[in-house]
Amino acid sequence: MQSNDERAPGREALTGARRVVVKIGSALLTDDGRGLDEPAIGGWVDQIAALHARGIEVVLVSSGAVAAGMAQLGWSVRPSAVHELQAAAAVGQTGLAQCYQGHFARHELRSAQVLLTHDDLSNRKRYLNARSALRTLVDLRVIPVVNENDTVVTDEIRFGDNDTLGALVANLLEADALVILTDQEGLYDADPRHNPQAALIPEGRADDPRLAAMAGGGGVLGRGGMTTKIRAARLAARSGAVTAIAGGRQADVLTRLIDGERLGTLLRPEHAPLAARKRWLAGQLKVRGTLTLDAGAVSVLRDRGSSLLPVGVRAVEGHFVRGDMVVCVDEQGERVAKGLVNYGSDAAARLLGQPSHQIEAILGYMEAPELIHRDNLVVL
Ligand SMILES: Nc1ncnc2c1ncn2[C@@H]1O[C@H](COP(=O)(O)OP(=O)(O)O)[C@@H](O)[C@H]1O
Ligand SMILES: N[C@@H](CCC(=O)OP(=O)(O)O)C(=O)O
Repeated sequence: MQSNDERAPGREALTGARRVVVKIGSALLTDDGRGLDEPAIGGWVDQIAALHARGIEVVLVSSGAVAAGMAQLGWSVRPSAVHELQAAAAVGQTGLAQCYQGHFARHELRSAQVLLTHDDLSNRKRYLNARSALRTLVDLRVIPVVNENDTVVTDEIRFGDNDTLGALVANLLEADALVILTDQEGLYDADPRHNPQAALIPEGRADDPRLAAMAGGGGVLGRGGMTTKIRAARLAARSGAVTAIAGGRQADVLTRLIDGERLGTLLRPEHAPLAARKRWLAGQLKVRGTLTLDAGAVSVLRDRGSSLLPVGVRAVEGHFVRGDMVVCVDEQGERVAKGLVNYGSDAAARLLGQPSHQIEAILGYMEAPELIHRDNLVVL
């Protein structure tokens, strides 16, 4: 571990990170395409466990299902037919999940398999469901191990590369950082596989248009190369996350990055994290309804940045479902905030003025104690 003095400037976003999405790509996870590199996986799990022990929440996005399945099926060439890729992923995903589970168990940690599709993240309702399931796992101190649900996706709707999935998970959980581990030490000014003179770029802005020109495609095992990693950094920046791209084979790479060491490439968001996230939220969705708040609710939202509880809501207008954007107004009709609502309009109408501990008794279920969580709320 380095002393504070040795920490590289501009790396505070990593040293202060409380929630980190770590993406490990196919190029690293597979032993040159021959199944999973289990000892290497054990090494990353040790580092994640060390971060976890420091109180940092880690969500892992791991590739490797197709490669592991190919090895188990005795296929030496990656198939191009979607149904064969799906079959390989179905076989390999169980081995991948077991491998992580075994290594996390050495640290007395639990891991959970989360397989997502594009729809889970683009449909508002499913987005909120995926979000609350992942949050619950994180709150339970479980390490979610996320991958694309390759077995059920078709070509048209697949992420294809896990860099994009990692960035969307970082958005979903408002992570502070996305760490992309790959087989190169970071982003170079040209593809080092083809240009031995290529130089490492230590830092940059995620939205710098010059980056895309430097990035090439992926290797035989990986999918997107640096092109998708830069796009992922741009996506992650929308919700304020910083992205680090680093070589996964370097000793203790994760813990060293979080200690502020100048490894790999750091791509920063244009705006400060919270501001970026709120902008992203504010620009996101169409408003479907209106909640009228009492004076107390207006003042806690404005002055304390609190969540909106049903007890402070006097009226509901419009037809909306869980996950829709609604506008909150005061009793004079003045706009106060916008946010993603946890209950549909019918349920919300039944909860007006009620304390949160009554939600379950009134509705027969409880999605969340708040009508709008403060992370999903933008004060106007
Ligand atoms: N400018 C660049 N800097 C670094 N690597 C690059 C660049 N352009 C293309 N690449 C290639 O991207 C590959 C990593 O991406 P990929 O194969 O998709 O791996 P992963 O499975 O980790 O996502 C590297 O092996 C490298 O050859
Ligand atoms: N979902 C796929 C991984 C896709 C993939 O290879 O992505 P990447 O590691 O970003 O190049 C699998 O588990 O095989």
